[in-house]
Amino acid sequence: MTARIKDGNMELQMSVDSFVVQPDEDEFGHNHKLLQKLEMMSDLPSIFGSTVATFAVVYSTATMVFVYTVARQHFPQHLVDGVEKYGRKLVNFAFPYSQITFPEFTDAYMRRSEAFTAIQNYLSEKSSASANRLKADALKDSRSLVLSMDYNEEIADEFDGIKVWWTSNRNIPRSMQISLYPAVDEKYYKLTFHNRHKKHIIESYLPKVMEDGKAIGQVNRLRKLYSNNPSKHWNGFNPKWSHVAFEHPASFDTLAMAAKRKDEIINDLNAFKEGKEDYERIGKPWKRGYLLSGPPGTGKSTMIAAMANYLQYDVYDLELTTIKDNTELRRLLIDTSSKSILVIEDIDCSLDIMNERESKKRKIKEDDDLDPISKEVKKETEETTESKVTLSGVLNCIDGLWSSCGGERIIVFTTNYPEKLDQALIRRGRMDKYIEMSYCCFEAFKVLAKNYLKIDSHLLFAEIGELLGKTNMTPADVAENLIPVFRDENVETRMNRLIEALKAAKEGEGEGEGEGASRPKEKRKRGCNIRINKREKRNIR
Ligand SMILES: Nc1ncnc2c1ncn2[C@@H]1O[C@H](COP(=O)(O)OP(=O)(O)OP(=O)(O)O)[C@@H](O)[C@H]1O
Ligand SMILES: [Mg+2]
Repeated sequence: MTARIKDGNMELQMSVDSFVVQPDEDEFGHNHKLLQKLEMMSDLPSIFGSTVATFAVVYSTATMVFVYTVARQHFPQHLVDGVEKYGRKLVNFAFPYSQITFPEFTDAYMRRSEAFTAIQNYLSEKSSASANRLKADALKDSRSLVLSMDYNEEIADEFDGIKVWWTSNRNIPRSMQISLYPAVDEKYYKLTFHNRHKKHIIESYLPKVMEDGKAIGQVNRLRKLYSNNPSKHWNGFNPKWSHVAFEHPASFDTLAMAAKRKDEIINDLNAFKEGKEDYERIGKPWKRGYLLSGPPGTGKSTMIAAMANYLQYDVYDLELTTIKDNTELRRLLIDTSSKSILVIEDIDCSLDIMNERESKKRKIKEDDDLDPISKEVKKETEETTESKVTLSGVLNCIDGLWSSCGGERIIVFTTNYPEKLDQALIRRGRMDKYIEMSYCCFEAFKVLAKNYLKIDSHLLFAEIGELLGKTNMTPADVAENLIPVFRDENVETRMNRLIEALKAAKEGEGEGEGEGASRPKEKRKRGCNIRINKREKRNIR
């Protein structure tokens, strides 16, 4: 049998290599090694190019075909059928094993079989323990190695008390062919098991191998950070998205935030990741929307990276300003894969979609004040320079097409000005969770102290805690003060630098009540003290 994945399901096809043979010793007292020896013999022509072996195989096959054809012509049909039936029974009795082959490529275009990759991942964990000869491949950062079984190696596996055997082998191209694609060895895996367990192996064991293999692949794969290319460059060679390896080191352990809030977000992500059945049952697309708000430097982008690392998802960073219209937006979103986070940073600045209704009203009023010629010139300029992606376009895409093309997707909007966002964007069901990133509190500082100073407590902590309670400093600013100015700068010096900075910020904030304070002015400009009002919060949660 040959296996391939079709529409996400495994499809088994009977082919010439389907046979039932006598493998060596197992729970039935058979010796499945014999099977491999037979296989090795059938591989002899490819391995040694032996004409004798080739001739023997061709001759015996031709003889059998000839005898069978003659018999069919000269003997009554029921007799031939009977002989065939009992012949098969005899073979089954003597060789009660089945095999399934999983070739590396699915078709002539050399597309790699999903089943093959999943099995490779599944076996990679088992090979290192049980196979004697292993192959090593570099993974991700080239520092870690993935081990897999070498050709003609065998691994035994057990499932619900049933023993199965996996072997790895390859077909060496036998003839010179003129092809666009270079001739390569086709690797394959072969699974051998007793006929008695065929149903259980096909219905339970193989789906489990696929699932486990895919999960291992998901963890091992090199994750990607995608960014959208300007549409004028899209063609067969330049895709809509270009990508680099996503190697952001952020994690929830290093994210400076109160532990309770962090746990709440982690639990939310867990519920989403494991909620496939729930979403299906409810009939809701398997996606979740997060709105991250907070002043610059409070860790919104860091949070997204931590989420992606936690879930092992790819990240699509969507730059709305380079998209011409809603059609382009739709094409871009359709081209994203599942198990991904779609990020639209600074949604308030990306487009004039903050409050579409408000801006429409404002625009009409502005246009009314213009004379007809200026109105026409303004319209033309807007048409040629402005992106025509609209809030409704974004919302339609999120709710419609994008939701229906594959599940396990997260969308994250970030903003410094949550109160300016259109209600349609933050309504319940669209943005499922609102996360407000705030200034550095003492608990968040302790995480930063652990990250940067490698300490859990210190005499100076009390003073820092007190100052943090009285002033607004972002985690980015706190971190900046904790970074050593020169190699091996001691911990006290760095903490004292932070204390000075906090005192200066506090004084600055005090003066900010009056005229001439630089920091509060800057903060106002950058959107500090923004708090989403209670009604909006209720809408989002
Ligand atoms: N909560 C945090 N935990 C850990 N590090 C943080 C946190 N907030 C900020 N930082 C540090 O400050 C830097 C800037 O933070 P980040 O880019 O995540 O802020 P932001 O909220 O996305 O800012 P902006 O609104 O300007 O995009 C990060 O590289 C990180 O080192
Ligand atoms: Mg950011």
